[in-house]
Amino acid sequence: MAQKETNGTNGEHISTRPPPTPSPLRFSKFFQANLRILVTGGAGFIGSHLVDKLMENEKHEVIVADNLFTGSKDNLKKWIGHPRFEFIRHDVTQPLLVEVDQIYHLACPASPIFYKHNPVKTIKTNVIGTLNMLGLAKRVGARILLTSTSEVYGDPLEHPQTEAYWGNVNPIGVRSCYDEGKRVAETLMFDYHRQHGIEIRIARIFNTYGPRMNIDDGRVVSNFIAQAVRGEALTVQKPGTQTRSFCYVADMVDGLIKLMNGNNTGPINLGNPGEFTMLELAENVKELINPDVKVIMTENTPDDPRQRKPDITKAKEVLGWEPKVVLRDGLVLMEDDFRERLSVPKKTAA
Ligand SMILES: NC(=O)c1ccc[n+]([C@@H]2O[C@H](COP(=O)([O-])OP(=O)(O)OC[C@H]3O[C@@H](n4cnc5c(N)ncnc54)[C@H](O)[C@@H]3O)[C@@H](O)[C@H]2O)c1
Ligand SMILES: O=c1ccn([C@@H]2O[C@H](COP(=O)(O)OP(=O)(O)O[C@H]3OC[C@@H](O)[C@H](O)[C@H]3O)[C@@H](O)[C@H]2O)c(=O)[nH]1
Repeated sequence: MAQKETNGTNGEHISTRPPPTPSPLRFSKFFQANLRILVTGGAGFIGSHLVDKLMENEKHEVIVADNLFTGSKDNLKKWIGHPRFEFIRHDVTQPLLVEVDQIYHLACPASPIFYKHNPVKTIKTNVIGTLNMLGLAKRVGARILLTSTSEVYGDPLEHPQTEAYWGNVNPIGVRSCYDEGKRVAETLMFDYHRQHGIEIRIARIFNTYGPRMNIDDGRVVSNFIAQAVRGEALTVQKPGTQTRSFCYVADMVDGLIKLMNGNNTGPINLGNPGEFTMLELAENVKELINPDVKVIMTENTPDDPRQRKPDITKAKEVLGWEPKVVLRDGLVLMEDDFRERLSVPKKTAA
């Protein structure tokens, strides 16, 4: 069947091409409905939840490639040794030869403290890593999904952000290795799509939180919850009026799978439009988890976006997706996980 494409509102291609023909080896070794799926960064926070969901389908085989920089095999422990699962310790800045039908390309440190730790490596991961995964997609005819970020909008001058907004990004700042890196990754995705007909999907993920985030991840939700559970002051970075919109990880994983299996290339915003200042977030955490802790103001870092909220009209229309978990419910789910890992049980009423 010939490829049929139309242009979307943001100049993106809406491809109705059928999935690529799997390798002939597939037919001889495995039953036909089997889909081999590669998840790069699958040992990380979102990646491991995605793996859990993909593994629920008994006809999927899942391969994780991860260099374990911010991820951990602990996140995948229930799958290690499973016949449909394989873990490869691999750095995506090096080529990878595997035979797969779909690639979820998540590999990249996501917390600012980690992506700023070795900025040259972060940009290599975004640029060379994405080139390598696109090369793989081209060789085997796989569909590839990139987890891009709301950070491509930089410190946005439009609010809320639609996919049509081109962003306000500092090209030489301390966050550029990540936000400009992801912008180049998106460019590479579209160039491979236009030049080589690769089937691409781009998700622009807004701040996502949930169980299994690293305790010392450095991102705001995990910091506040760890601080509240430990009985430490919640550190709000100045001015505290900056906003973010927080999406629960189970909602995010549903959105990513819908995007992968739908027929729109994206970019598509995936996030929860509920918008909170960091002071409001701290007050919610304090009230729900530990009313005895203080909230203190600390210094911020350069180029911190002042506001961020996704317009998810496109995700609703194109994917029939919208988040279900409200922040206060998600925070409680995350508290349980953090208490278990920090060995701090909930106080019971006397
Ligand atoms: N969580 C969010 O709020 C959020 C928001 C926007 C975009 N994203 C994107 O989603 C993806 C996953 O984010 P996360 O929150 O799960 O972060 P995470 O840090 O928990 O996971 C990233 C994973 O990638 C791995 N990795 C990093 N560099 C690698 C490399 N060179 N080769 C192989 N593996 C490598 C890490 O070890 C880790 O397992 C990232 O691409 C991130 O940019 C996340
Ligand atoms: O302890 C803290 C940590 C952070 N913050 C503030 O909380 C806000 C959010 O900071 P985070 O580090 O959680 O995340 P950011 O929104 O800056 O970046 C994130 O954006 C989307 C993804 O691509 C990445 O996961 C990450 O880069 C910032 O304004 C920051 O100044 C605090 O007030 N206190």
